[in-house]
Amino acid sequence: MQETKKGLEGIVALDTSISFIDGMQGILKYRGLAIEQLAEMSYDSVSYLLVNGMLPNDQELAAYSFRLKTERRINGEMIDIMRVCNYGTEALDSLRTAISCTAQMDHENDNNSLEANKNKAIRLIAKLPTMLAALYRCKKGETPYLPDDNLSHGANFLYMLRGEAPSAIEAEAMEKDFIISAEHELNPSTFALRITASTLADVYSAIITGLCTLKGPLHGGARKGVMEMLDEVGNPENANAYVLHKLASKQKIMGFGHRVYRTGDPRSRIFKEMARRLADEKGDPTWYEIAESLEHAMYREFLEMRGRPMYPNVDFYSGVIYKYLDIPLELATSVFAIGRVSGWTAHCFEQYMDNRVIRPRAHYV
Ligand SMILES: CC(=O)SCCNC(=O)CCNC(=O)[C@H](O)C(C)(C)COP(=O)(O)OP(=O)(O)OC[C@H]1O[C@@H](n2cnc3c(N)ncnc32)[C@H](O)[C@@H]1OP(=O)(O)O
Ligand SMILES: O=C([O-])CC(=O)C(=O)O
Repeated sequence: MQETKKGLEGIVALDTSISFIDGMQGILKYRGLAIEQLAEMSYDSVSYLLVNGMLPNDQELAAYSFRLKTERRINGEMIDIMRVCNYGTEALDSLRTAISCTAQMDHENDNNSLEANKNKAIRLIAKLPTMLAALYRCKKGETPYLPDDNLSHGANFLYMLRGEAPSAIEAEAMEKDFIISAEHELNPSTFALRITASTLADVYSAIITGLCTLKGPLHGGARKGVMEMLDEVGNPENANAYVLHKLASKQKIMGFGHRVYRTGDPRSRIFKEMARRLADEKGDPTWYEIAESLEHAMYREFLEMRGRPMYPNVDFYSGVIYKYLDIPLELATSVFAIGRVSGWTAHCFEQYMDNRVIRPRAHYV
């Protein structure tokens, strides 16, 4: 039998046309389009691209956005369920229950045709922000806000959390966050859900697999870890000591490192610029300055100790943006999922279209 590769490092498991990563040059493309270009589009366009394989023309985009807006609403039964969900420190624990309930209420749940599955993708993409905002409001004992059809995907989510429309720059930041978080090849959650899909389980089951895998602090949960770290560091002057202590005690620093990117994560560069603009606009440089000091300290100290630098990943400056957007800590991982759900559904469809059950071997010791 072949040699075991711990963590499946470097193993190529399947062919995909959904995204491309060059880890040496720091390149990421969704369906052939560079992440820098995608970041300037709307989330609706990018989600259409991921789910349908090509960018929409104006008419297709208008029809797709209209359907998403129509599907944003959740019914009273769902809200009753949400009132009893009562998550603790991680809203994702309730979000996965809400998705399970949506599946049971979906008359197409057991229909695995491409048409029915695309309908489910639209429902999931549209309803996830509403469900998360409603869970948050219910947890506080308050009535959920109805979605606002005049607002974009990102702006509407912030509106449903706060009850007031966000500023233009906040709406832009949320929209960019959803776009840049939408897809990343065979990351752990996507790989996990492709295994579920490969057994021909339904889309909702696959998405819940992905969601549960995203939760861990070494994957999507790192965003929440970054927000906690910013609070703990508290001041740019404390960044170096924080990094030195963590490295000396062999603890991971959240928001740094990546299995694939070796020279930096291109998404982090876009998020850093967005975080800087938010800091300027809000006249509050604190979170940005702490983050930049952590980035510099990590680069320097890791290089000194290990002979190679360490770069921030997608979660680092996204966590900074969440601080500026006042995203509650317990919602951070689920907000990541709102963006990622487009990529997840695209991977489900790709798996179903050319399926063979994913079943590797283990080396018995
Ligand atoms: C959306 C996302 O999933 S992006 C990733 C989000 N996760 C995080 O930010 C958590 C912190 N980072 C990590 O845990 C890792 O860098 C991962 C999980 C992202 C990648 O893991 P791997 O490819 O397995 O790298 P691995 O953990 O083997 O790292 C290699 C070495 O660098 C060290 N290292 C890697 N990341 C970090 C970090 N963030 N802080 C401190 N040391 C680190 C490891 O301890 C390891 O040291 P060792 O050789 O002494 O064991
Ligand atoms: O690709 C990975 O391993 C993790 C990641 O960056 C993501 O899921 O966006």
